[in-house]
Amino acid sequence: MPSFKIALLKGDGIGPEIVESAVKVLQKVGKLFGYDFILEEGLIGGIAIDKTGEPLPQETLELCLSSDAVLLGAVGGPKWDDLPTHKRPERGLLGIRKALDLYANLRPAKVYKPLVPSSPLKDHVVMGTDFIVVRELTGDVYYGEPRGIFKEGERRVGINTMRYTEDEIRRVVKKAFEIARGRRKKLTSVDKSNVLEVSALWREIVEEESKSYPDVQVEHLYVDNCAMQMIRRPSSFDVIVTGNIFGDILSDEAAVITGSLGMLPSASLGERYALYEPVHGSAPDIAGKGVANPIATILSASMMLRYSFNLKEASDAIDRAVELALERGYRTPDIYAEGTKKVGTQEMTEVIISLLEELCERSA
Ligand SMILES: NC(=O)C1=CN([C@@H]2O[C@H](COP(=O)(O)OP(=O)(O)OC[C@H]3O[C@@H](n4cnc5c(N)ncnc54)[C@H](O)[C@@H]3O)[C@@H](O)[C@H]2O)C=CC1
Ligand SMILES: CC(C)CC(=O)C(=O)O
Ligand SMILES: [Mg+2]
Repeated sequence: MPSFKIALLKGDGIGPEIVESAVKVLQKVGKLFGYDFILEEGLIGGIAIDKTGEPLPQETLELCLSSDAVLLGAVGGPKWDDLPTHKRPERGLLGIRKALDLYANLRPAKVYKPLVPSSPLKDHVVMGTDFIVVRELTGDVYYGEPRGIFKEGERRVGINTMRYTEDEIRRVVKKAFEIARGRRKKLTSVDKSNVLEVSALWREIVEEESKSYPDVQVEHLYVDNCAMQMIRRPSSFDVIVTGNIFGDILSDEAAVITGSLGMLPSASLGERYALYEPVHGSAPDIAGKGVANPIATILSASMMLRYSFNLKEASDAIDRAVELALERGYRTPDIYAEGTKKVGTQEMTEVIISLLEELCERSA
């Protein structure tokens, strides 16, 4: 039986609840399709700080380096909000992304037909939306040096540095062109090149690389305009490529189009390693209440099967089971609309699992 080792980093807040849901789905898929998923847990984020004093313990890093893929929940929460930036749970996440060189973060935003009424936008605007944000993940202002809060005479000054080398830009831009080539062949590059030198270089590199992809249509948008066009004409986008901070912000905005942040999965890919996690954070406001939407994490596990293990059939089955659960009217509170069935995290997970069984019986 083919076997795959997965590092599970549940993290904080709703992290443990939603990773547990994805694990149940993986275990069912393993049984139905004949794969052995070996799951090993590691600490990251606030819980890691509490237990070891570090947001990314060496042991966790070693577990990830020795696994075939990583599945992560989310990190952070009010308990750790007063720590200095370099000691916060979020540093664990930045650390693992950097250590595994996960430079391309793929964040698909797809509107499921039954969820069209869950979006605050008009039906005809969101209908047919299916784009993917390719966010650079290991550079930009999240990592640039110098950074810190310094004293300038008597007053404090906060400094962060926006920085990209041309190689860092080129590798993620190439990745985005390749993805666009396999889709509808349209690439929107997002920057702020009217103000920032980093962005001027970004745009230059996109233009240079576009010569190798003459079949892909390229559009450049300033990030402020893109934020607006994304909710005005979301269905016109195919692949959006952008830097770390712009991609972080735009992908949360994309979630509104699809109905909820609880719907968006992601894959963080490097040349050698891969990590899968929902786009959302640890949602402390709903943690422990059993109401978190597990779909973003379940779909992240599906991306893991597709991108890391090449198990397309099993990944398709998960995606279809999620779609069917929505078609049959099951909704966690974040996507609830009148006339549908409100369920919690666990029930939504069980519904998806039983639909997986149903789909496999049907195709047997
Ligand atoms: N990848 C990660 O681990 C991330 C961690 N964070 C951290 O998470 C903490 C909370 O940050 P926020 O800004 O509140 O962002 P958040 O993404 O955790 O939550 C934003 C809003 O979306 C809702 N939400 C998020 N995921 C949901 C789900 N699966 N089902 C239903 N509703 C969901 C939350 O209840 C909240 O109202 C902070 O400590 C932040 O630093 C934030 C973003 C990403
Ligand atoms: C918590 C941050 C490090 C990251 C974030 O918001 C994200 O990756 O979406
Ligand atoms: Mg974010």
